Amino acid sequence: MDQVLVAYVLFVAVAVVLTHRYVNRRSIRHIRGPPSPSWLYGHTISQSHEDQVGDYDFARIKEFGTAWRTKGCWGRDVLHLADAKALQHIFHKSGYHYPKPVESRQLTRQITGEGILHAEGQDHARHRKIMNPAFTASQLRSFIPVFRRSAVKLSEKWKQILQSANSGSERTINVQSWLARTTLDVIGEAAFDYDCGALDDSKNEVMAAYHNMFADSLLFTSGATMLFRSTWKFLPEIVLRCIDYLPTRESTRFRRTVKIINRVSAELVAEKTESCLSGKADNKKDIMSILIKANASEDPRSRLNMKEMIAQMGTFLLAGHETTASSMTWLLWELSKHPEWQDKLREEIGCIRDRVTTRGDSDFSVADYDAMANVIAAMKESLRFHGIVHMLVRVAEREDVIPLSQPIVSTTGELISEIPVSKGQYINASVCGYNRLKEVWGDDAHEFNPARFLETKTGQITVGVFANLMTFSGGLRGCIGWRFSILEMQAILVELLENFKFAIPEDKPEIQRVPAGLMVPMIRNKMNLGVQMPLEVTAISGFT
Ligand code: HEM
Repeated sequence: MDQVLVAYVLFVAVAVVLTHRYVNRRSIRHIRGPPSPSWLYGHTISQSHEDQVGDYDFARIKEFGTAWRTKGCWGRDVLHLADAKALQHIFHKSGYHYPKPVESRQLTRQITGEGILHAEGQDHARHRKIMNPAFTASQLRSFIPVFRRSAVKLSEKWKQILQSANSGSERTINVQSWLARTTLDVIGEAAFDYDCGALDDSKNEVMAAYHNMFADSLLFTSGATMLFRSTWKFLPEIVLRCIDYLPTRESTRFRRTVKIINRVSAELVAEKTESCLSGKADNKKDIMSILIKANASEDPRSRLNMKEMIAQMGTFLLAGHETTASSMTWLLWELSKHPEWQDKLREEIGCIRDRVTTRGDSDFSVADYDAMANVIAAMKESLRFHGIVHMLVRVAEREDVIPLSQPIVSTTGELISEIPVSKGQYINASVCGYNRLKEVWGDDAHEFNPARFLETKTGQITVGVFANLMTFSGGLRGCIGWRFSILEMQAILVELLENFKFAIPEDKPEIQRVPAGLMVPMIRNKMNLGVQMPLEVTAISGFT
């Protein structure tokens, strides 16, 4: 297969080079960057095979400042930006003028269909308008019982496992896989009132379809695949659609997953549309029911069609479970390495629990969760430190000038505070780089220190939707589910810290931040085990 790909790639090479010259009319060659190891692949292979996600960006920021240049395939210049003002310009101030490039859109279409993640421009605005009512703060509050139910179920499952555990190694649990099952159950119930049965291990087909999907398909992309992808922008839509059927590793894995997800989603959309239109679902609060109602009240010309509705479901399942699970996994890892913070959080939760008991309630309210300042600070810090979407790729739709808040030195030694770009310029927004900028987060930006979020910060340039991080992106295309995710994490984390202590296992496995679409944890030299975060878990208050 690789030989066919390489032959194909060489065939279009001439076209690529000619177009490349045209595209790079406004050159960014005066921006400094590391020397390219290869004309054909540029830095693409070294970047996608990074040992620890983010290390390249951190080193380049140290050497070149918050904007630097690398090479893509065929000698194409790629502009990397971690600068606050530049990111604000691209994500907040430029409307739809920095769309996702064809390669990203093709991949999202293959994984989720033609839903909101794939849509661009006015089409995206149409999707977003219909989806917004499902993500208001009051709507999300109604999901708290859903979050709590799954959190308590997870807690019970772990207590059962720990009951018969006699040693530290028997108490070691791969928390990532359990959290992924928990968040899948949550999104199933919250998004479509559907029981994924993941925590009950009911061999549900949705769960099986998603299991390890990112690691199976997007881990360590090969050079041939990189070259192949770099040609997609020259292909007509009809040929792009044929790519979905190629027997490559990623296409095969995506097809298998999407086939199952689309079938389940289609059944659910049909069923819910029927009950919504007949008035049977008036009290239903799941995201899908709200979407169907919002869609029905739209002008028929701007409604989402059946295919788009189905794609939206796939999008929620994908964007809404492993993201939150991985983010929580990194947080539990940090709390295991920082027991003093873990104790502080547990103590705070205990105080609020007393308040809840005194007023005669059985469970926490949103106000209780929001009163847990240390818990929130630790969540923010972990989302800063371990942003699981570490890079966002965009392309300039027209000529533009990108401003910088921190001037950089050009190849000629000149200090520059803006970068002119031409139409077609590829841009890698460094989420991990911005999230660790000393100028924004302080001199200890490379350390895990939740205390930074207990102080009031002023004068920051607005960049992201939550805590001014880039983790959930920002602007028109910022994560629509960030509030959902934060509330869900609060509910699950509080339940877990009330019931368990977390520690690094005695054999101290070396955890790697691996690039597999999302930044996932794996054990060094044991990647065959898939995504792993083994932590020693001890039940606090005996077994029920
Ligand atoms: C910690 C958890 C999460 C993280 C870090 C995260 C991160 C992101 C990021 C970075 C984007 C922008 C992607 C891009 O522009 O290429 C995004 C978009 C999106 N996210 Fe999330 N997400 C999380 C949880 C969720 C949840 C729980 C949901 C749904 C319930 C969700 C639904 C979406 C959707 C639908 C979009 C597309 C928005 C648009 O294009 O307008 N996400 N997310």
